[in-house]
Amino acid sequence: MNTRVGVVVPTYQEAATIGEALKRLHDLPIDDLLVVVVDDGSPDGTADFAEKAAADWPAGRRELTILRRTEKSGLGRAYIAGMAAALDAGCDLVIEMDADLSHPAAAIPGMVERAAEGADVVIGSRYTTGGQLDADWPLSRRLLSRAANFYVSVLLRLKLRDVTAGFVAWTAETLRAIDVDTINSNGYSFQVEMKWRARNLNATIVEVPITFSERAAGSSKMDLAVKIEGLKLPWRLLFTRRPRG
Ligand SMILES: Nc1nc2c(ncn2[C@@H]2O[C@H](COP(=O)(O)OP(=O)(O)O[C@H]3O[C@H](CO)[C@@H](O)[C@H](O)[C@@H]3O)[C@@H](O)[C@H]2O)c(=O)[nH]1
Repeated sequence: MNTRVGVVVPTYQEAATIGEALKRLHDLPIDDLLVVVVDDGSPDGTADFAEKAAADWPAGRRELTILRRTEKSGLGRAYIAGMAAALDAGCDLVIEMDADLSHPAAAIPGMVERAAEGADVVIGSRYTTGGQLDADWPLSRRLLSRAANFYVSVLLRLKLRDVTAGFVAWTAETLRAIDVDTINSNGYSFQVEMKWRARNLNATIVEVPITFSERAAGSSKMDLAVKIEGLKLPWRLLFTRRPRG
């Protein structure tokens, strides 16, 4: 079966890397590919750089779309908009990927293959056997990432190595079952809430090893609000009544 693959790339202030990120996606050996860049009005003109790159994308089965939003409303909100666009465009598999070159685009064909073999969710995992972190990733980020993974996986009983991973492939069926519009997380907690919903739906979740690179340029958008939302998340998920998922 031909798989239409959607890759959603949220951007805020990624002018320095978006061109290379799109080039790497363009060069993938995938016939039916839609890339959706979701930019929240980056003052550095990220969306214009993406627009320029779009000129290199032939019309037809390999497409690049840019969603220009006016306000920075968080990584989770950007993904929800981008995933909806990918589903509307008929994608069978939707992949989340950062714009800062920290996620290896070259791992995407392998993730597509695992989904074709039956996985509902494929996590590009830093912490499963064979996964690696760039030696340049700051110690403070390593500790934060490990602590966050431990905290949410214990509280939510998620038997995953990389619960906070942001490089993840989802089948369209799983996204529809999760009903992504009902995800409450605005920021990076989105990653955990999505995996928690998938686990509760008994989705088949697999982790494939990736090498996570330090961002090539620019800076992380992880601020205090993002961290506080992350701390509260497990408690909200455990004690808030939800109709489904
Ligand atoms: N549109 C939009 N994009 C955003 C926003 N905030 C962040 N982004 C984009 O989302 C991607 C990830 O943001 P970073 O700021 O680079 O994330 P990070 O600190 O490197 O965190 C990464 O690792 C975490 C796990 O440790 C992941 O949880 C997270 O999703 C991300 O992959 C980047 O492409 C960034 O431009 C926002 O409010 N709006």
